Amino acid sequence: MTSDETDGGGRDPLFRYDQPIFANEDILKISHLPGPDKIVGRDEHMSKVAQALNPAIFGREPTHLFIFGKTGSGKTLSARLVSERLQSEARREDVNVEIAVIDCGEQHTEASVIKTLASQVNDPSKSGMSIPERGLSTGDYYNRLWQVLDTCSDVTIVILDEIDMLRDDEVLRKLSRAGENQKIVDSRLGIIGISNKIDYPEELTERVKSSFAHDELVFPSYDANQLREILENRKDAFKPGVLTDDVIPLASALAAQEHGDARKAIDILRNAGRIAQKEGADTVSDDHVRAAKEKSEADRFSELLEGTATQSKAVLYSLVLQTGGRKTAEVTTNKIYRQYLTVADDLDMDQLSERRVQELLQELDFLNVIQSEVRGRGRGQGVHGTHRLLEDPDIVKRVLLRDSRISTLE
Ligand SMILES: Nc1ncnc2c1ncn2[C@@H]1O[C@H](COP(=O)(O)OP(=O)(O)OP(=O)(O)O)[C@@H](O)[C@H]1O
Repeated sequence: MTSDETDGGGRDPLFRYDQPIFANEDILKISHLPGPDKIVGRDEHMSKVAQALNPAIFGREPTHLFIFGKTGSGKTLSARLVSERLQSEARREDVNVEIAVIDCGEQHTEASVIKTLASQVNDPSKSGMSIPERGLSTGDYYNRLWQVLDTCSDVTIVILDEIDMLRDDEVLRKLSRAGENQKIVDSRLGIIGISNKIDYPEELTERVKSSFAHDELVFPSYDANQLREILENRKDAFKPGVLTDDVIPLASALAAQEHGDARKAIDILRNAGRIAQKEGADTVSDDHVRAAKEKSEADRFSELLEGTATQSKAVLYSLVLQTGGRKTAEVTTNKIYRQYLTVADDLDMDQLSERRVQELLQELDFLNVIQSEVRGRGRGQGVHGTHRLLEDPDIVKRVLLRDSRISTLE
């Protein structure tokens, strides 16, 4: 590098050192754990979680718990915070509480849940054991887990996030019965299952239903005022004076319009700051907030669609075309199928049968990309189904056009 390419302080001008917008952007990360005084509207719920976990302070088995509620209603946050507070209380009683957080969206098989749990709790200096990444049978992973639990903790709190994504609920039965079946003798286990699906317990197999005694807790969504307070509490992420007056009220109002999702509200605020920063602006304005809302919706939607096959995207594209730009429009399977035949033809793709298209629609419904209702003859009898988008058609279209093949339709 020549001296011309560096500024007076020897810094490379290719990079930016001034940060006019953010003071500490990490505060707006979803994984950031706010302090107990910055949690809004969850006192009652947190105290119910605490009640269930309370026996752990004395080394006894906690009550297992299911927490339900829509996305961004503070389920994971409350479960983690209460568990951490329990951990420090228990320490005063000389009881060692370990906490494991498992994302069942990623670890959805029995073996991967057990392996992840064992490695999160394991302290090789106490157990004298390692948990290998691969190579053991599920039974062997269980054996190591029981030893780890008995040697490394008095009580383990297992938080199973997105529990409805588990492929097999056998793991729930085995974990919840570990003490009773003498798999663990010196320690106890408490399970907190978290899900967006309130009817999840109905999906459990009969074996688990009858054996897994638990309490249930429902978290309501936030209203605009609560979202506003949640965002106000994270204002320190920005430099003083950077946020114009309308920014927080607008970001919270936009997030409240959907279903009061704190994750969305925080995302919008963070993206608004980033867009302002990219533009080289000194302040964040309501225009930045609106642009951020569109961006965060498109990002989230694109995540939902990640890994979806082009045929599914073609089916979804057909639904978008049939809505005529209206999010609330309900379209029959039959209309989607007729549109799909043209789309598949334009894309030079194989044309799937109507039955297969119906199955793809069901998958999209399962992924919460669309909402399907089957009238008359019951599920699987596609012709009577109607389907609608859960996201703005423009956004869905924009995300679909990111697929190189679908983009040829423009
Ligand atoms: N009451 C609250 N006060 C402050 N921040 C909150 C509150 N509730 C949620 N948040 C923040 O919103 C984000 C999403 O919350 P959390 O992950 O707990 O939601 P969730 O209900 O578990 O959602 P999901 O089902 O999508 O996992 C996190 O960054 C969290 O810190």
